[in-house]
Amino acid sequence: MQTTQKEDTQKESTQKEKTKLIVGALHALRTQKPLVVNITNYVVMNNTANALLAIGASPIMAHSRQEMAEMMSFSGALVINIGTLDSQWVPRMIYAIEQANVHEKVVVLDPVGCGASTLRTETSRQIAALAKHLIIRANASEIIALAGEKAQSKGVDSLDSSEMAVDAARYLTETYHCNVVISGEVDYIITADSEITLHNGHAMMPSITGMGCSLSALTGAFAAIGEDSGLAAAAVLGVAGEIAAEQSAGPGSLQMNLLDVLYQLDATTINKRLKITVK
Ligand SMILES: Nc1ncnc2c1ncn2[C@@H]1O[C@H](COP(=O)(O)OP(=O)(O)OP(=O)(O)O)[C@@H](O)[C@H]1O
Ligand SMILES: Cc1ncsc1CCO
Ligand SMILES: [Mg+2]
Repeated sequence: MQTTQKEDTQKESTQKEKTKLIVGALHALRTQKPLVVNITNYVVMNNTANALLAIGASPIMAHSRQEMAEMMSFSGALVINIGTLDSQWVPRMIYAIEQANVHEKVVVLDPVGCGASTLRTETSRQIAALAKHLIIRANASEIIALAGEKAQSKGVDSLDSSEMAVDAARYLTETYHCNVVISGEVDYIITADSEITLHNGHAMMPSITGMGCSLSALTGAFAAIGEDSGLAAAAVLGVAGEIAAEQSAGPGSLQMNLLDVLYQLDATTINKRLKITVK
């Protein structure tokens, strides 16, 4: 589709505005150090907590129903990751979301492995329907499966490109009145009235388990300070991930370097590296 010069100028100025918003959100996050409550999977609890700490947020992994009402009264956001769900976890997740709703807190849903089993798909839909202020962050195959289409996945890994999930993500924004982040080689941030793509990141990133889970947790941290589109988290992790990967011989050092880069990330680096396109 051809665009006019006026439209191009408009897009460029929106891109600059969005970049400013991301830099401002990172500053606000580090100043406010929001508490992010995570009900997440056994695989990634440690790297998720470390990613939140490295960016400047305050993580707590909590699973007990008995403390969830209290937690939601003072937490900044709730991250629900269904990665290792079972029949005992699901009612606790549901209760936590009900409490998040009572306190008007944002819920980030990471529907890990949605489409791989009926339990995962149905639980993801139940959670999405329940959360009042919702952001869905998932890979393309999970987004496609959540929307009810046939996805190609291998367990928790996507075999679809993020572009293939854009229509499904649009459907999800309408159905669940939420914002959606599709992660992958290109990240898409889709809201009711906007579509943004980020071309950062590195092909080594999916070689570490839980990179997407960290993205969902960071999405919760930014939502806690009011940036609830998922854009700032995807931008920060994309830029940090590519810098860390450039310094790493493989996934082992990437995991370690990522925490250092997240910790050191500054406005100048974001301004220099960010590859953002507003549709
Ligand atoms: N091929 C790639 N090139 C560049 N960046 C990538 C690539 N694949 C993933 N990423 C980045 O890695 C991060 C995690 O996205 P990914 O889609 O791999 O999550 P995921 O499949 O949910 O991962 P997991 O379930 O293991 O946590 C995002 O920041 C994304 O931009
Ligand atoms: C590998 C794996 N299995 C369940 S959760 C998880 C972490 C990545 O999502
Ligand atoms: Mg995932």
